[in-house]
Amino acid sequence: MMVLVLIVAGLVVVALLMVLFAPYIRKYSAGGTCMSMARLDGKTVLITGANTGIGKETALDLAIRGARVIMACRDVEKGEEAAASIRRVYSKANVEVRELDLADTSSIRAFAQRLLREVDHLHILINNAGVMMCPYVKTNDGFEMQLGVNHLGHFLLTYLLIGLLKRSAPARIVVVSSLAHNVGWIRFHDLLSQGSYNSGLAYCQSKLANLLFARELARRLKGSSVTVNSVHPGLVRSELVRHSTILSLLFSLFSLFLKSPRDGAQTSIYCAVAEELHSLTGKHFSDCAPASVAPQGRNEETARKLWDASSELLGIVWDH
Ligand SMILES: NC(=O)c1ccc[n+]([C@@H]2O[C@H](COP(=O)([O-])OP(=O)(O)OC[C@H]3O[C@@H](n4cnc5c(N)ncnc54)[C@H](O)[C@@H]3O)[C@@H](O)[C@H]2O)c1
Repeated sequence: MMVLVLIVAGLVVVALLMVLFAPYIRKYSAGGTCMSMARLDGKTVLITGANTGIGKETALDLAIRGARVIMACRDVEKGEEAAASIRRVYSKANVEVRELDLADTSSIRAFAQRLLREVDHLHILINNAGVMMCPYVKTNDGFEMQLGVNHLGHFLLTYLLIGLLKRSAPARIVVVSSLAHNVGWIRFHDLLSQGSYNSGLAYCQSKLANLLFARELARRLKGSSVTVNSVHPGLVRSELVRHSTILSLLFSLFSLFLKSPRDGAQTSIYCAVAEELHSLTGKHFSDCAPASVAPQGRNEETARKLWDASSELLGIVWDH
C-alpha cells in the first residue's frame, strides 16, 4: 500500500514539474516546419531506420519531392509495410526497402556492397536509425548496443559510402543526434561500457558521438561539396522510448506536448533539401534553425580522439 502511495505521489510530483516546465518543453517540441519547396527529381536518398517514426516521415516527404528513396531497415517485412503505407499516401513514391542491421558490421558491409553495385549516385544520406536506453546487450561485433548502432554502425556505413557521396557531389549527410548530447560525455576509458553500464548515460554518449562525428567529418570533407550537419528532431512521439518504462509513461502522459513524427522529421528534411544550406557544413540544427551545441560537442580534440577510437574498433582507415 505504502509503495503504491509513493508511486502515485511520485507521478503527481512529475506531473507538476512537467506543467511547470511546459513552456520549456514546448520550446523544444513545437514549431519548425521545413518551408523549402525544393524538388529532388533525379536524386537518390538513403535513410536508415526508415520503417518507423521520424525516418518513415522523412522518407515520405523526400519521396513526394521526387527522390528515389532507399529505406534501409533492420526488418525488411516491416520496411515493406512502411513502403506500402508511403505508396498509399503518394502513389508515385519511388521507395525501395533494403536490409540493414546497424548492430552487425557484416550486414552493414553487405548492404553497402549491394548499394555500390546497384546505385550510381547517392545525393543524400540520412543517418537516422537509433536505439534508446536498452538493457546492456552487445552488437554482433561485441560493441555496447547504443554506441554500436547509433554511432559505430553509422560511422562504418558512412565510411563505406563516402566515395559514392563524393562522386555524386553536391551531396549532403544528415546525422540525427539529440538534445541529449548536452548531458553526454565520451567515456574514453570505457567507451563500450564494459566496466559499468547506465542505459541513459550510454544513450547520451551515443548522441554526443553522433554530433562529434558530424563535426569532424564536416571538417575532413571541407572543399569536397559534401556537407555534414547534425540535427535534434525535438521531443517526438515515437517508439524510441520503448525500453524505458518511465519514459514510456511520461511520453504517453504528456504526449500533447510532443511533436508528431511528421513534425519531428522537419529538421532532417530541412537539412537535406533547403537551398540556403547548400554549402553550410559542420553545424547543428533544431526546429529548422541553427541550434546551440554543448561545450563537449564543440571540443575538436574529443572529436578527433573519438574518430580514431571508432576507426580502431571497426578496423578501418579513412583515406578519403
Ligand atoms: N523521438 C524523440 O523524441 C527523439 C529525440 C531526439 C533524437 N531522436 C533520434 O531520432 C532518431 C529516430 O528516432 P525515432 O524517434 O523515429 O524512433 P523510432 O524507434 O521510431 O525509430 C528508430 C528506427 O531505428 C531503427 N533501428 C534500431 N536499431 C536498428 C538497427 N540495429 N539497425 C537498423 N535500424 C535500427 C528502428 O527499426 C526504427 O526504424 C533516433 O536516432 C533518435 O535517437 C529522437
